[in-house]
Amino acid sequence: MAANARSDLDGNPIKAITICMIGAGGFIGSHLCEKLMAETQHKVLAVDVYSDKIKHLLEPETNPWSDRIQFHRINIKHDSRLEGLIKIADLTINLAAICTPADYNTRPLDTIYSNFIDALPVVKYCSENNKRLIHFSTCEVYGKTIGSFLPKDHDLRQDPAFYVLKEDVSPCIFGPIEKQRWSYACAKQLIERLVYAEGAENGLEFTIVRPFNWIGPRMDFIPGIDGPSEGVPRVLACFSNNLLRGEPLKLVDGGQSQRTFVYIKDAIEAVLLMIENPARANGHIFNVGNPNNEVTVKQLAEMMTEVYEKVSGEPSLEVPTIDVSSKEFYGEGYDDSDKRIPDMTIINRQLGWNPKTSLWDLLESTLTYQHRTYAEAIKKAMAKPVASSS
Ligand SMILES: NC(=O)c1ccc[n+]([C@@H]2O[C@H](COP(=O)([O-])OP(=O)(O)OC[C@H]3O[C@@H](n4cnc5c(N)ncnc54)[C@H](O)[C@@H]3O)[C@@H](O)[C@H]2O)c1
Ligand SMILES: O=c1ccn([C@@H]2O[C@H](COP(=O)(O)OP(=O)(O)O[C@H]3OC[C@](O)(CO)[C@H]3O)[C@@H](O)[C@H]2O)c(=O)[nH]1
Repeated sequence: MAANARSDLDGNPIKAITICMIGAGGFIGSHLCEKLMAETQHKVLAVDVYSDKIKHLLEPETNPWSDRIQFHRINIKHDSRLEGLIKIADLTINLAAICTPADYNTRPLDTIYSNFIDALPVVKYCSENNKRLIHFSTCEVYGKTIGSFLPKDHDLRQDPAFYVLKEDVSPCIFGPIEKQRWSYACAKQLIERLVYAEGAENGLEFTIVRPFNWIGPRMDFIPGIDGPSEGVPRVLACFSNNLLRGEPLKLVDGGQSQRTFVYIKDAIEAVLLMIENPARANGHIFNVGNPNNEVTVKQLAEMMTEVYEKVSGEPSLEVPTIDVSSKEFYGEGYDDSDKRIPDMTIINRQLGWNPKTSLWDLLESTLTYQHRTYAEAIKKAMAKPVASSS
């Protein structure tokens, strides 16, 4: 395929650019790098402290794109090479962050530094050097819904105005300071405001992305296999880990919170549209999610159990879930978003993007990957005798 003959949404030919991607070695970064290498002619300067999730893209012998991707092992907290990379790129995409909820209340300082302080130089270098920035924020900036403050049986709870989250209308409702869960959302909100202000006062060309629970292969880690045994990843990896080990899935506070999940491959299509249509994406904040894939966390656990039984051929447990309190699971200071449905008007109008994959289908392909990647390693780890203390 002549990749350089591709056109943007207005029919103009797309020129190949150089992208400085910070956090390229993470879950979203790895999928975005894959897409850019396989389907475009753009170059990527991939910045991260880890490269495991993109090592398959960095092997020069096997990949036709080896001259289009370079890995830079850089911690953006303290590395003077960052400004140089931003200067030689046309566009910077900042994905770097601590973004696992188990850290927000237990490591609030690291969380605030990572999501606000460490992002400051990136915004500054882009603004000073007139470089375009796509900054990754989060759906968590909305916090809780207005409806969550109404009595449980109140009619207005059914009114979308009380729960659908709109970029240019909805307020950001966080819990009290002692609920340190909100340290992440608050840091993300402040960096959004800073990026927006750089746009308003200094003409920074920016796009802000608010992902709504993107999930798929390579998300986070499986504790004790490719991450710390005591680590707590996001829900997809927590439940995958439970299924792989044949243990019940833990429902925090009964699993009553609601989420909408979008397949990573659908969401990456939206990011590519932003990259290649700057005139339509600049100055905008975009919700990127799938409003049709809403479930409670309990329903997610039930669906994952059913899908895993199908893809692994292993029967599910008689009691597949157990309830745990949030204090026991996450510790003091945890709190939760009750419900997250993205309004899609702006992304639809600007980029014509719509998610395609149903929750069942995305879980089927993701759990097939989890089983193929981890089942053997888990079996070996579980067969090892536990070291005795005597
Ligand atoms: N996955 C989602 O559904 C989701 C939802 C909301 C927001 N986001 C946002 O999207 C972004 C990417 O999320 P993800 O799911 O890919 O997370 P991830 O943890 O897989 O990726 C983040 C990457 O940033 C790197 N990083 C962190 N600090 C760094 C530093 N100081 N220097 C260099 N690299 C550093 C990490 O090593 C990691 O590879 C984050 O900003 C996150 O807040 C993601
Ligand atoms: O074993 C588990 C793990 C989690 N839960 C509950 O599931 C809900 C979702 O949890 P999770 O995916 O870990 O995270 P959140 O959706 O709360 O937050 C993320 O949203 C976007 C992002 O910004 C980045 O990904 C991040 O902050 C939640 O209710 C947990 O309590 C469970 O029951 N059992």
